[in-house]
Amino acid sequence: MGCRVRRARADNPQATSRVQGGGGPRATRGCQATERKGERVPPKTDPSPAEPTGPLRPAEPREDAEPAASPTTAGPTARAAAPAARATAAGDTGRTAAAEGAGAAGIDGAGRPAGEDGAGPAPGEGAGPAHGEGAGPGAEEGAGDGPSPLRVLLGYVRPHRAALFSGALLSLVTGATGLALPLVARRLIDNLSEDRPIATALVLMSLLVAGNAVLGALGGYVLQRTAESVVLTARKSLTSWLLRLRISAVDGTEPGDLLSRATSDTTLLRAMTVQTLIGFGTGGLTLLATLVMMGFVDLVLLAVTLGVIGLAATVIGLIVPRISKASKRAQQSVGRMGAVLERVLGALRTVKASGAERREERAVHAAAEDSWRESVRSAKWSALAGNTAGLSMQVAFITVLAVGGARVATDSIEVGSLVAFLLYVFYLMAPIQQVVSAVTQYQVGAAAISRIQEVRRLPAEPGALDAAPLPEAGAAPAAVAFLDVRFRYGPEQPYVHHGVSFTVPPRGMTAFVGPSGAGKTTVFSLVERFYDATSGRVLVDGRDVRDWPLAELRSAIGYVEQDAPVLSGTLRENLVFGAPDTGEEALAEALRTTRLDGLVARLPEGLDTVVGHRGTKLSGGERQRVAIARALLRRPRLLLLDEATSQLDAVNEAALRETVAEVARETTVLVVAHRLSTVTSADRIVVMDTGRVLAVGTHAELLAASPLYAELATTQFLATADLA
Ligand SMILES: Nc1ncnc2c1ncn2[C@@H]1O[C@H](COP(=O)(O)OP(=O)(O)OP(=O)(O)O)[C@@H](O)[C@H]1O
Repeated sequence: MGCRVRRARADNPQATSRVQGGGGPRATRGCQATERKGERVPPKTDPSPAEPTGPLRPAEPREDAEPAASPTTAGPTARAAAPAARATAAGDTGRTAAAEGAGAAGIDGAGRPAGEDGAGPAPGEGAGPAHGEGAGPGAEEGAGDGPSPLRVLLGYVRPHRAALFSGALLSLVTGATGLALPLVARRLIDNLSEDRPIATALVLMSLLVAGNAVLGALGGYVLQRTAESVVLTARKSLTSWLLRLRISAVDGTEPGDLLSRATSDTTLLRAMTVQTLIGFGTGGLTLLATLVMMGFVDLVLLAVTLGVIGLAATVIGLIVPRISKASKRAQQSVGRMGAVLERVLGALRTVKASGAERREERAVHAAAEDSWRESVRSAKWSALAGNTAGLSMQVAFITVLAVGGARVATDSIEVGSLVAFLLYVFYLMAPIQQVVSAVTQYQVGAAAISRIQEVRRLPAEPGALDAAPLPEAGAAPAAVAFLDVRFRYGPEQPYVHHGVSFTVPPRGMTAFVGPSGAGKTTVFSLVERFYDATSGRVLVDGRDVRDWPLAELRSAIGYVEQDAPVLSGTLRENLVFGAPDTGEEALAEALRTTRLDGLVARLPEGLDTVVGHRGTKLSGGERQRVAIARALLRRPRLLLLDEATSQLDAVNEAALRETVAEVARETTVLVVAHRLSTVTSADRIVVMDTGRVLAVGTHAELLAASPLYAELATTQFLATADLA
């Protein structure tokens, strides 16, 4: 295939770096020579506002908390919490808080996850980021002062409040059955010492024990199920938001990091729901009820117990911030590890071809070791907090035994009362552990929520996710116009369009030519409204693209990107991706016109052949033809082809050129082209350079009127065409 000569320009560092090989695949693909042209006008750094990109902030922490209460003494809350905490401590260590970046919220001002069903942000619910045009400012506001993690959690919990309430109630009833047990035990002992029958007390005790077990198991199941539902709500809500993100927002993120937030971070909500919300509620209530019951038995012993608990609470209060700090660092390290891994796996061939495996391995291992170090530190403080609570109960038990023994000796209380009180001390262990666990787990969950919110603060596109119906067969072709469009990719970026203007009437083929970095692909991005023009207007059918319902605008367009991305899945899934209702006949026709029918016939599974991640099992040219067929199947009113045939051999390219020429008779076709053959047959050619339109005309007109076009035609295009 042909090699294009591309210019490196001193006035456009981005373009220069791309040409020199530092700027991505396009810069180097098929290119062997660069040409410096110093007289171009430097882009102005105009301070007018641009679309905010919602920068991500450093990754937030994760924390692991030990399961709190012993299953024998705890209610369903603690039992439900145990697996949740285990998941946190074990499985969740795999959460890749990839990139260190992040930044965003979600959840509306009241902490609601947008969309009651959790399936996504409901329009009008005001899910944090402003929609559409105003998404940027909305995203910037409150970037650091969104609703508290607790409010956000309550928002996710709201749709499941009935189930959660039932679980909590079961948990409380279980606790109550446990609390009644010492009283029955006291009666049993008293009856024994006074030679009264004990059968009733024994039956009652058995019923209480059995009831405790059954209700405990049921409550545990209900709570665990509810916690999973909370995770589901958060996941649906977050993934819906991810799919709505503006391209400009995604430009500034690490996909691996976003992935980890939607999977691992949301998982942490499970433990948070059970341990923090329910644990604190039921644990706190059970603790209070136990203390009240203890007060009924003996106030002096209660005072002794409270003294010991107060001491332990002070020590734990000093430990908790250390857990939080260590966990934050551990999470950041896991994030670094994820970022490096994603980089490696995303370009494994390049890593191998560059012999960089060892270097990358060292980077991944260093991050993993950092994470290990901090996790161990966090585990140390967590263990200390848990043990402090446990130790305090043992101290309380011994102290109560000593003080209580003395009181029995002085006939201040009965033996039965002492035994009952000691049983209460024993029962106190579970709620205290629950409360301690709730506090530590809150730190973990709060970090996860803050990472989820960071994503939800990124600007999203307006409207619903549903696609609009595709144009009917024979629908009128679209007209396109740019009116003095200025555009830059971000406030810190240089302008890439400096007042671009051109008009494309319905039907026919319009080719965009110009040196690398001239802004040709950007034209297509603005038509698709992946970005909004900073100033000026982009019109489709005479209507500003910002006034179009986005889904309707895009349904009118077929777009073949420069890289012709193919998604993992089967060939058929890829072909009908943009038009899922495509019939077999239309599919066969598209295969024929894009000359894919031969490939399908060769493949053992035909259209149902799996093409691999990013279509790695297809050749570059096959991928391009799949992308073209996919666009054609949408019956677009406007077809955008961005160097769509650059990887095709001469025979396929000629065939596709004929197909496109045929399509252009009924549809408006815009094509970014580098082959002279494509350009000469175009109805009009727009010559661009450094973000400006230099000339518009036919090949013959431009050869005479545009020095740049003449230069391109006699060097790059001719060279390309000759080689092709
Ligand atoms: N997402 C982005 N963020 C920031 N800058 C970008 C982004 N995409 C493109 N650019 C920059 O915008 C300028 C125009 O890019 P564009 O892709 O439109 O050029 P092009 O004319 O299509 O080039 P080529 O022929 O090499 O594909 C380039 O300098 C490029 O580096």
